[in-house]
Amino acid sequence: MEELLRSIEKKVRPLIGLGKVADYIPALANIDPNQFGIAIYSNDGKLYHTGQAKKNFSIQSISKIFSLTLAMKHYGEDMWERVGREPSGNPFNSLVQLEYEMGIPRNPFINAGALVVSDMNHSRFASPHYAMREFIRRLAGNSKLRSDKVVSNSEYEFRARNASMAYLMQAFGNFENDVEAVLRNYFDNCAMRMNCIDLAKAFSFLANKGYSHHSGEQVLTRRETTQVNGLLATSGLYDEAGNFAYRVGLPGKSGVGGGIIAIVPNRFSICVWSPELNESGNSLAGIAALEALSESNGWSVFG
Ligand SMILES: NC(=O)CC[C@H](N)C(=O)O
Repeated sequence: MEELLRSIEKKVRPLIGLGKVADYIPALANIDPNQFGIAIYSNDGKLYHTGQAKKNFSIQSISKIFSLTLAMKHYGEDMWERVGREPSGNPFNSLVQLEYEMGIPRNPFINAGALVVSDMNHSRFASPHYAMREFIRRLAGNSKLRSDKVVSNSEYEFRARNASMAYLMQAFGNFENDVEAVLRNYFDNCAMRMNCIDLAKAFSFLANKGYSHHSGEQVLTRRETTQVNGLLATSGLYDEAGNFAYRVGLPGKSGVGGGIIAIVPNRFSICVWSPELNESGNSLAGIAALEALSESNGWSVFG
């Protein structure tokens, strides 16, 4: 497997230079684009990795899966009254549907949806970011994980678009807590720094019927796990979810830090990272690596 990973790294590294690192905040714009790492964690605890799999990066929207998981554990089916389960076909930070759909975001992975989910967690936990951080540390089996304050403060400074969504949802009665406080927690979660190995381990429960073996925890039920994977497959890559299904064929979730996680149900959890993004805000070399990996192993869930 590691030989395959090395050959995939060699194949996709030349793509670096064709994309663009996230530049909406200075703290992310300064990253060295010439980086690539990948890690695969099997359900029987084997770890395979290559490249810069041990280098920490900003997990950004990958954090939305942790938030959704926590909210599902606490709210169950009730949460779907406040957020939908349909792909949006729009960029992750789009506002257009939100007004004519009465403040109900299309799904939990676009920013508006993740903000509603963060609002739910805010109502449940006294210190929502710390609850999240502890949850992530447990799932990754790494007690040192933390959020990057420079990144989250910078996100807060440039929050106009995310703040607009949250206030619009508040105007529709779909927001319970102080918008500014929820934004702070949302940005702290997005600014968590993790590496490919941490993330592959943290999401192993999604490949393993909801059970995380290294933390010894049934994180979600088997049914909830299939539901999260279904949502990842349909909305995890925003307006590129169809292309990702076509090219890779796995439930996945990207972040503007250049990370993408993907799940081979009942077998493996994967994380790939390379900071340059395509027009939809997804890692360019990352998608190419996952495509090659899925194709070589016949891992597409579509047969
Ligand atoms: N797609 C992403 O990773 C976006 C996350 C980013 N923190 C934002 O809210 O804009």
